Order: sequence, then structure tokens, then C-alpha cells
Amino acid sequence: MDATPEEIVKKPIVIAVDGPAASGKGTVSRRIAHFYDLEYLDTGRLYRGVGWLVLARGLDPRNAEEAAKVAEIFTLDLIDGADIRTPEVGRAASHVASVPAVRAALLQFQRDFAFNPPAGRAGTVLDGRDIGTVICPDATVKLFIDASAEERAKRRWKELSLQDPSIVLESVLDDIKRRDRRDASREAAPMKAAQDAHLIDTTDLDIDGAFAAVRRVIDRATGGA
Ligand SMILES: Nc1ncnc2c1ncn2[C@@H]1O[C@H](COP(=O)(O)OP(=O)(O)O)[C@@H](O)[C@H]1O
Ligand SMILES: Nc1ccn([C@@H]2O[C@H](COP(=O)(O)OP(=O)(O)O)[C@@H](O)[C@H]2O)c(=O)n1
Repeated sequence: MDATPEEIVKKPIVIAVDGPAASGKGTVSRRIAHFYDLEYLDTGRLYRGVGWLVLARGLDPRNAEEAAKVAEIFTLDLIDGADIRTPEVGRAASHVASVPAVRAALLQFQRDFAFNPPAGRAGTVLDGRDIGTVICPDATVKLFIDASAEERAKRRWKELSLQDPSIVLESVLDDIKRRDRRDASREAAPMKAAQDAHLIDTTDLDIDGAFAAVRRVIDRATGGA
């Protein structure tokens, strides 16, 4: 039987934002969500959450079996109030993220989020490493936000210095480079730009400049103003 007009649900807009550590994808994604009235998910929060929980339970993030067990029982309320933005949790996240069973345990939550925006919202924005390639390969618009490792390290260092003034720029740069290498070289859903992603290099752009570049891409792709 043919669907009635009421049954034909409009497909949600999905904006997929990927890129390396501290490239500004979260900042740009939050602005996209606010500007276009879309719902936002920081998927790094899921991997950082599993990494944090593994550490909090005294387990080893490099142990694939233990990481997978934690990912299977993971829910966001388990990390309520936890400080997941530390370099240590970032490293743990990157280790657990290379385990296929961890990624499998987190996949459905991300897809459900992407395709079921709350009433009144036309769609969603997700940022991460594999949104355009694995989670939402049919996304409406795909962006890959990049910047030089040195510029990204400066940005992250500035952010982390607010909490820990003793943090050293060189160690942040080293951490970012190692994490990027691990994320890009793993077999399970490696970090990479989808073939049809729009690449935006923000090395010489401030936040307003980066958002303006992103808006131009989204408006062109969606026929918006
Ligand atoms: N274009 C930019 N220029 C300068 N600083 C930026 C820019 N984009 C983001 N930032 C800052 O850099 C840091 C990392 O940005 P964030 O959005 O958290 O990156 P990501 O989500 O890619 O890790 C934040 O402190 C943010 O305010
Ligand atoms: N979709 C995603 C999101 C994050 N991750 C992993 O989670 C780690 C932390 O992600 P994040 O987005 O919070 O990291 P930052 O870019 O904010 O430093 C990354 O280094 C990846 O290893 C992933 O594998 N896939």
C-alpha cells in the first residue's frame, strides 16, 4: 500500500563534521547547530567517556577486551560531571577508539541521534572522525576541518592552560601528533576525509572566519540563503 502524505516523513538534514584533534570542529559544529537550529552531538564525548570510565575503574585502555566490556554498558549519565577534556582522557579515548567492538557498541546511538532530531528541528550536526565515512555516509553536507598541527597545538594549549598553567606547548603538540597518527592509521574507521567532504583549512582563519567558510559550503550545498 502507498504511504499517505502524513506517513511520508521528511528526511532530516545531517551535517557531518570530521577532522583531527583541536582543529575547531566542535566550535564550528556548535555554531552551525545554533545558526541553523539543528541538534548537536559531539561524538568525541562518547569515546572520551569510555576512556574515562576505563581509567576510573582502574583498567588499561590498551586492553581491547576490557575496553569493549565498558563500551557495552556505557551511557552518558555514567560520566555526568566527569572531567573528560584532559590529555590523559584524550589518549585513553584514542586507544579504546581503535577497538572495533568499542566502535560497534557506540554506532547505533550515533545513528539514532543523527536521524531522529527532536520535534521542531530539521536535522542534526555530528562531529568526530568517521561521521562522513562510516556513521552517516549519506549525510547532507560533509565537512573536514583541518589546521596545521602547530596551530592546533597552540589552540589546545591555550584552552588547557586555563585549568593547568604548568602545561607545556611542546607536550601538547607531541600528544596531538601521536593521537592523530593513531586515529588515522587504525584499521577500524580511521580518521579521514570522505571523498565528497569539503575540506576547510582553518590555520589562518579565526573562529568567525572558519564559520563564514563553513556557512558558504552549507548554503551552497543545501540551496539556502
Ligand atoms: N579558527 C579558530 N581560531 C582560533 N581558535 C580556535 C579556532 N577554532 C577553534 N578554536 C579554539 O581552539 C580550541 C579547540 O577547538 P575545538 O572546537 O574544541 O576543537 P576540536 O573539537 O576539533 O577538538 C578551543 O579552545 C577553541 O575555542
Ligand atoms: N567519531 C569519533 C570521535 C572521536 N574518536 C576518538 O576519540 C578521541 C577524542 O575525540 P575528540 O573529538 O573529543 O578529540 P578532540 O579533537 O576534541 O581533541 C579521538 O582522538 C579519537 O581517537 C573517534 O575515534 N571517532
